[in-house]
Amino acid sequence: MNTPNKLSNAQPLQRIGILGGTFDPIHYGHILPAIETAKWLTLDSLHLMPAHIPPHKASTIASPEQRMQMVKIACQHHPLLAMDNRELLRNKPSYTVDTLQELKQEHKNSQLFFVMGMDSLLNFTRWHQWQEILTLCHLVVNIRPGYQSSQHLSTISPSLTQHLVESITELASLEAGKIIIHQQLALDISSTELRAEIANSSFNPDKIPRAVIEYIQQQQLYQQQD
Ligand SMILES: Nc1ncnc2c1ncn2[C@@H]1O[C@H](COP(=O)(O)OP(=O)(O)OP(=O)(O)O)[C@@H](O)[C@H]1O
Ligand SMILES: O=C(O)c1ccc[n+]([C@@H]2O[C@H](COP(=O)([O-])O)[C@@H](O)[C@H]2O)c1
Repeated sequence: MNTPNKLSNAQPLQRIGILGGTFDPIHYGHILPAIETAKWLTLDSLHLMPAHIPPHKASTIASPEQRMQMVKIACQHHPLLAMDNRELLRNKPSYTVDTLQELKQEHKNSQLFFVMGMDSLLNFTRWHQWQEILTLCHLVVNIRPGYQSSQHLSTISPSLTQHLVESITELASLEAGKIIIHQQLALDISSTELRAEIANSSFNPDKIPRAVIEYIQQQQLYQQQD
């Protein structure tokens, strides 16, 4: 396993964020915290990356193409966000370690920040080569309703707590290896709940960008319960 480099001040760094997800469908619980995170960390860009075959999910309702289109539409009016379809182009499970290695090859002089919700952090030590992931990027964890209490923080694996830092200045001098909790707006929105709400017509349109709703309607997605 590699050890993350200490950064020298002389290096002009590209600061790249990645928010991977199933995005079935994408919603404001992804988009608004992503924009806040990009601003907070002064990222140059934040890649929204639909997973082709999410490693820990059995299947998806929308196709990879439909999930990609929804992400593309959602990025349209946000200059910091960009749809990145590299995982969709790999016909195998979307292991984050492979993606980060590829990004590092492409952007040699970069600092990578993998963004996730607190629910993802709680499972992180089950991810493929999770220790290697921490040599490639910092993790930025957004709080989520139901996952923000100290009770949940205390369930984080002890092997992860040693990576936790409290302020972004502690990330600045290291290429990778730290985990920071981003205490920001916590939006109670999830794709699973949205699919159920669309299927039984109890859906609140404020939770998804209008253009994505139009795409869902046009494609007749999520008309039936999963
Ligand atoms: N409301 C939210 N606030 C903060 N992070 C979120 C929120 N919703 C999703 N995320 C994070 O975005 C990433 C991708 O999420 P995903 O596409 O699986 O959506 P989801 O809403 O969590 O779906 P599901 O309901 O199936 O769990 C994950 O790291 C997840 O933790
Ligand atoms: O690499 C892994 O083992 C791994 C395991 C679970 C999730 N991930 C990634 O985490 C992101 C969010 O996943 P999900 O299932 O919550 O949509 C997405 O980019 C997945 O590819 C990655």
